[in-house]
Amino acid sequence: MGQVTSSTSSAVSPVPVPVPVPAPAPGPPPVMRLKDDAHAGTNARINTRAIAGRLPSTIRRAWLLSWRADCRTLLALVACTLACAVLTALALRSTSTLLTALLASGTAAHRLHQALPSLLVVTTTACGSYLADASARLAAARLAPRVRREADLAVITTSVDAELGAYEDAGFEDGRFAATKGAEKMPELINGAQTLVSAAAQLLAAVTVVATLHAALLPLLVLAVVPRVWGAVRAARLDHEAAHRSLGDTRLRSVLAQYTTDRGTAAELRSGTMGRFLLEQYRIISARLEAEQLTAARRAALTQGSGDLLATLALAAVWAGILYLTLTGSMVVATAATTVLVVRTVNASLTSGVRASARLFATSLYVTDWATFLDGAGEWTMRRGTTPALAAGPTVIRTRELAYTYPGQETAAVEGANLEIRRGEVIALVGENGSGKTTLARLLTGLYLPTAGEITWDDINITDLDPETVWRATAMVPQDYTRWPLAARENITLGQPLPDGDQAVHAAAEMAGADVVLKKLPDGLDTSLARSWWGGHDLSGGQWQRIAIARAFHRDAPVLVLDEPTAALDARGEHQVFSRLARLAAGRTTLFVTHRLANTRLADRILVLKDGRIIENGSFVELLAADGLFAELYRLQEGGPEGDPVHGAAVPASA
Ligand SMILES: Nc1ncnc2c1ncn2[C@@H]1O[C@H](COP(=O)(O)OP(=O)(O)OP(=O)(O)O)[C@@H](O)[C@H]1O
Repeated sequence: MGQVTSSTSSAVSPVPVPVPVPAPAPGPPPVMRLKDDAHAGTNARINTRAIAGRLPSTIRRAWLLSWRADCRTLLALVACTLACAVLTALALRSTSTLLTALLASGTAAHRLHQALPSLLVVTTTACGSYLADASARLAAARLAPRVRREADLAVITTSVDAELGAYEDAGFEDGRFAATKGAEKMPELINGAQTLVSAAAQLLAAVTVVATLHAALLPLLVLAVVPRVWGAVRAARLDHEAAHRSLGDTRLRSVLAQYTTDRGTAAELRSGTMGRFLLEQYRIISARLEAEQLTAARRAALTQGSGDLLATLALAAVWAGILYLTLTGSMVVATAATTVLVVRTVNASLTSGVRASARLFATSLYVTDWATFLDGAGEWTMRRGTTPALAAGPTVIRTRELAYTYPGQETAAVEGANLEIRRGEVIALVGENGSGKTTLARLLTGLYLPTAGEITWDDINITDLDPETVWRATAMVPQDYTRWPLAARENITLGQPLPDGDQAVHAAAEMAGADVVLKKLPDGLDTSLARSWWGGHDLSGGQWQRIAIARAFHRDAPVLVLDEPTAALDARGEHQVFSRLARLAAGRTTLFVTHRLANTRLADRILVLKDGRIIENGSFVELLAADGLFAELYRLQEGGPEGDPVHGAAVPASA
């Protein structure tokens, strides 16, 4: 508004009057929230029984993963854990014998003599169990990062193997985010499982000892376990549910933090004075997350507290039972002392076991997310044919009633496309923003699979072709090309050098007008273009685009797709690319998307899209003569009659 007022006043006075920038409107800032989080919704509704039902399969999966990661260490871990448990049980039993011998009647020397063998066993088994425990922990420490690596790789591989369309599905992205968190928790699963197995074995041993001392105490001990397990498991579930409910916000917050601090957004953030708005959003989302966490923590503490209280009451009943049995003469003092010791051991291993199982349960919930993603992503896994596409590229690409609707959308991005593109043809795709050009280009090269209709490459349905061979036959400059944090050479070869080596790289760079860019690099092709890292070198937008075009030219593929390849290039660069493209197109199938309609002169055919439909199809001359949308857009751009309100002849004199 300030600028408008300023320019109005400059029409009266040649000196522009500075106008103060208005302060932001008062009132609460708009609050960002994801419309729906399908992943959180479905998972948060899973109840304890369902999760418990899934637990064995999750554990089995983790076992298989560990086996794949390092089977020898896994076996060592299991052996050491079991050895530790058995040795502890032996130590406990010997302690019981030791105490009975010490508290028996007779002379001190006699009692000591009687206790000596047990003392030896207790010492040896205790030392052995410590040794086994240390070895088990060492094995777990060795195994955990390897399992994490395998779990991460499983998520990455599943993502890479998924259809590109999966990335347009919000559920897939949420699932992947949760799975990545699950993979992070894998080491905890290994450590938790080790602690649990060890505690469970110790518990079993102690319980067996109690049972031999006095069977009546056993049910009371079991009663002490149940509420504690219930409380811990329920608390873990409440915590996980809260984490799931907040999954959308957690993602939103991390994306926001990234956008607020990223180098790529830093300039716009400052010039657009967006910092305060984004920070405020960060605070609002954080407050929502913290409130959710606090509520969950309160509920979890209450549940766990109730469980612990009930467990303590049951334990008090055990002590009362021992007292009662001793006072009524049903238990001798020596046995009572041993029972006290064993019950304390039971309680200690119980506490550690319950804690471990609650942790394991909580971890397994996250690991379940990991497993759920791997299972669910299966529907997105590429299941295409194995017929190889011709290395020389298709002679003809045909489409029949081709349509594509993005996941979750109601209207099709491309609809009813019937086309025939022959090798050697140069096709220009034009149309207004959002008309479906990029989507069509991605469909024709098999990046997206049609949601209706079909595409054939030489009469073979594209879904029956081996996708790898289709993409090897395709060179593409996407609209949003990637600035790979690699050396200049790899940014052009994409890690796939040609037999000619650097000669081919320089030739492609020359064709794309990127040779001038390479000449300025301090270490030539070896220069790192990872600007955000030490020693990296950055390029301008147009220079990067030249590198991206050089990539496609270097690939030397029979199908060439350029999506707005010269949007960032200067006039000379643009002219250079299009004039060389004409030469390069011979014997290939070339598709290019452009908004600069003058460039379409070089195309054999121009396809004009509107709302996903091809509404015009013809040569430059034919489309101008047809006087349809193309002709209208062309005139607007070239400033011809009725096109240009500033210079156009068709603008009425009164305007
Ligand atoms: N990931 C997506 N999810 C949902 N809809 C999408 C997605 N990508 C594109 N669309 C929609 O599909 C339609 C076609 O998009 P497309 O990118 O193919 O258009 P375009 O002609 O290439 O546009 P532009 O000239 O702006 O690059 C648009 O309405 C767009 O909003």
